[in-house]
Amino acid sequence: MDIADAGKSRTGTPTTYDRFQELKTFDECKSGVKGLVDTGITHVPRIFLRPPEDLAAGNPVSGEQAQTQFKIPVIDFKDIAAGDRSGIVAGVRHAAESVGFFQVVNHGIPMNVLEEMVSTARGFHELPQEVKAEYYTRELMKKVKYGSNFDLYKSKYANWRDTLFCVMGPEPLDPQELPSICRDETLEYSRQIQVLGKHLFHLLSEALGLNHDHLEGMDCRKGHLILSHYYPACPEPELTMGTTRHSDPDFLTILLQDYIGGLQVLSQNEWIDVPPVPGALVVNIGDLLQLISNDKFKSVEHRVIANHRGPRISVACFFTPHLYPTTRVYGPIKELLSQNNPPVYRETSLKDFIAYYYNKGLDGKSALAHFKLLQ
Ligand SMILES: O=C(O)CCC(=O)C(=O)O
Ligand SMILES: [Fe+2]
Repeated sequence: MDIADAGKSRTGTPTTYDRFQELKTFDECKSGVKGLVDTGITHVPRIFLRPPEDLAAGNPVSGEQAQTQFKIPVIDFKDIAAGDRSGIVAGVRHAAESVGFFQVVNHGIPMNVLEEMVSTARGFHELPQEVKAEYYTRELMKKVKYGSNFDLYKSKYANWRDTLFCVMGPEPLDPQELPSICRDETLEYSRQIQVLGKHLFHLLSEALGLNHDHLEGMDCRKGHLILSHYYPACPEPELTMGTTRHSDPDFLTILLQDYIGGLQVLSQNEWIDVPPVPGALVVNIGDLLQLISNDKFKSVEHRVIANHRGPRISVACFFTPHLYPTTRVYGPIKELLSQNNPPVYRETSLKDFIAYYYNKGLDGKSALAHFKLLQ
């Protein structure tokens, strides 16, 4: 039975359902969720079904639930160049300490660069399957790879999402490794996002009461990954998820999303929509920044609901040296500690942190708990 057929009969008892085999069949097709959708399926195959306990855990699946009046802050960077930073620093501090997310407008990246990044990311995912299959791998050290569900064999259920993953630094990437359909656009977006990243790390350093170059001095901006996500239209979006709830395994994420929507942030036990704002970029604090800020900044859980209007395209830029071999260890920044604010986390190398995160997969639990000191 192929994976698409598996979706047509979901009444099998656990003994007749060889989950591992179905995951393997899906993986070996090398055509991702998009490939499944292209076969014309009308049901979500079993490997993607959220288990009943997940559906029942007070975990609404669409933006239809009553949402509070709370909104993700939108911060205008227009006055940054004019030297008027205090209001911007205050806004960044407030967002980083509370919801962990904000949107930035007038960030300096031209609209055409954003649009071309989204359209060529889409172009990659809509290439013929045999072209994309050349990039399909689960090899950890590969710098440019396409795949579906990095945690496919570990997670409780697979997500309705495919991803093109590119390690853009700190070691220069040979441009020829990037698929030609999105090569120039990804390189240009990467250049621009590093400039915005510089501004953001300066603002975040100031928001912590440190010198503006403190976080850069810790190599927080050294290296970034660009993940181009493709969320195909889903025939039964309420039964699965675009991305399971998680927090990000980096210092900082800058996310470009198209107009479809579906990203939600957990705030005071409610899922809050991050509405698409034309031209805006979404910024969120990652686990490593929560760790080095000793819990001052919050790496907040978020998720993406599956949709039937798609495809939805989003491009996430993760600031982390990631695969770069560094001996640096990261723990709470000494200047932030005091008798009243003792360290909450032990020091860790990035390698250990990333290994722990990837091995765990997206299981709805924070990786940070593992690095907490016993109080
Ligand atoms: O697609 C999105 O909006 C969010 C993706 C995300 O959370 C991630 O890449 O970590
Ligand atoms: Fe994320």
